[in-house]
Amino acid sequence: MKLTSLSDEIATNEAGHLTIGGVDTLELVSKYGSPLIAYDVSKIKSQINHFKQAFIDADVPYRVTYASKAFSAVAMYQLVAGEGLGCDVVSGGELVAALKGGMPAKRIEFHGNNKLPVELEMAVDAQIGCIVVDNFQEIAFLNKILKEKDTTISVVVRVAPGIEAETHKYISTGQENSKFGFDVHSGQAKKALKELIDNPRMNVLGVHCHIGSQIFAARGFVMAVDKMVSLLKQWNEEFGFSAKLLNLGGGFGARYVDSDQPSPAEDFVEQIIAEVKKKISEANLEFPEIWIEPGRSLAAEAGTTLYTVGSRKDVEGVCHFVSVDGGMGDNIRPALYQAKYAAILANKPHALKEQIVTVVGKYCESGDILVKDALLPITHPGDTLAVPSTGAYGYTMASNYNRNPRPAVVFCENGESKLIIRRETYEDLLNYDLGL
Ligand SMILES: Cc1ncc(COP(=O)(O)O)c(C=O)c1O
Ligand SMILES: N[C@@H](CCCC[NH3+])C(=O)O
Repeated sequence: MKLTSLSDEIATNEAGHLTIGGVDTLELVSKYGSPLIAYDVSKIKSQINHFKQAFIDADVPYRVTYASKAFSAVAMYQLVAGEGLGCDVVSGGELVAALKGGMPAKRIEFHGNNKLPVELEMAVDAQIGCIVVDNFQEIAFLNKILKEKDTTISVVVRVAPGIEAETHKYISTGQENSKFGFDVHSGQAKKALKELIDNPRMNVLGVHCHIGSQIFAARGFVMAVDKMVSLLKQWNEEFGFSAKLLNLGGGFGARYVDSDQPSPAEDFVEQIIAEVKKKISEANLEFPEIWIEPGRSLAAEAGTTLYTVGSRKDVEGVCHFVSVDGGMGDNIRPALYQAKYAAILANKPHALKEQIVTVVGKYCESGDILVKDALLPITHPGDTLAVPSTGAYGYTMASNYNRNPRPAVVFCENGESKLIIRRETYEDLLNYDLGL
């Protein structure tokens, strides 16, 4: 089934303005300033429910863990914790934010290929749900910390299953030459498992893999299930190891432009469950809890960045540049991954679209392009330009390049808006700069 066009799905009000969560986007900009990242909270909740419901319908044990690198904000942790999800963190900073957002420590898992000793210590002190162990150095660091503190922790073994996800090479992580996880083929993963199960301070809950990000079809996950279950079978035969959980990571795709056609959340989950059921029963293993870690698929489509149009440059017969007051500092994805976005003129979304323009930011880089071929009505300075689907890996990858402050972020729902991250000020930017 082909998804409808994004521009057919936009919501507008009586004034003919684009709305987000029932709030007029022009009012948002006038109240909170520009650029502004506005989330439609109902979209986040609806995606969460689609993932959860598919597990509930299949009546299998599961956990949905939000990959918080997609959008790490105290309010977001509060929201997902309230919806019953866990979260994964990849740094001390994300851990602190998750705890501040009231995420129960036992629902937190810690990922990363180079967890610092101080971060491992924070995780142990908080007694989080599990540490997803990535390499031998980490096992050594963790062992030392556990000994010093005379305590224990639950762990999960991250393996690189040797699967190349069909996505951009920078966001593909399951292949053998990935920097993440223990390689299966060379026997590293088996050696790691042995070390962990022999360590009385580490309680091995199961295995984890993550094949990549922005994946549209379940095929790669089904292949990952096959590899992981065959690994579990070997480990069961060799070590009597029985996994309590099988974590298949995140990577479920989101829609940025019309040509993106990701499978719906429930399709991914249904196909994963069917394959786990089949393979686990063939291998005659105990049925594990199935964990998934969606990040982008929960946050991306819920977020829209609102910019104000400034200058323009027309090179007749070549191109038309429309500049906005943000750019690669709030959305690095086009420059980093050639990611594609759409643009909507929020003050008159239904006006005749008569020009193809290049929407560029205000940063001193020629690559600071937000939308390459945006079909828009004629724009004027002061117009509000909306770039949809910026809710994942936008704010979290933002920078202060050119000493531009990072934007504010609001949550919108049922016609109400709430500021959840305030705009940085020039004073904020000078906070750490001590001078001579
Ligand atoms: C281990 C792990 N889990 C989950 C995710 C979330 O991925 P996505 O945002 O594509 O769902 C990532 C990021 O790619 C990851 O590295
Ligand atoms: N930051 C990436 C995804 C990385 C996923 C994390 N392993 C993106 O914007 O698409």
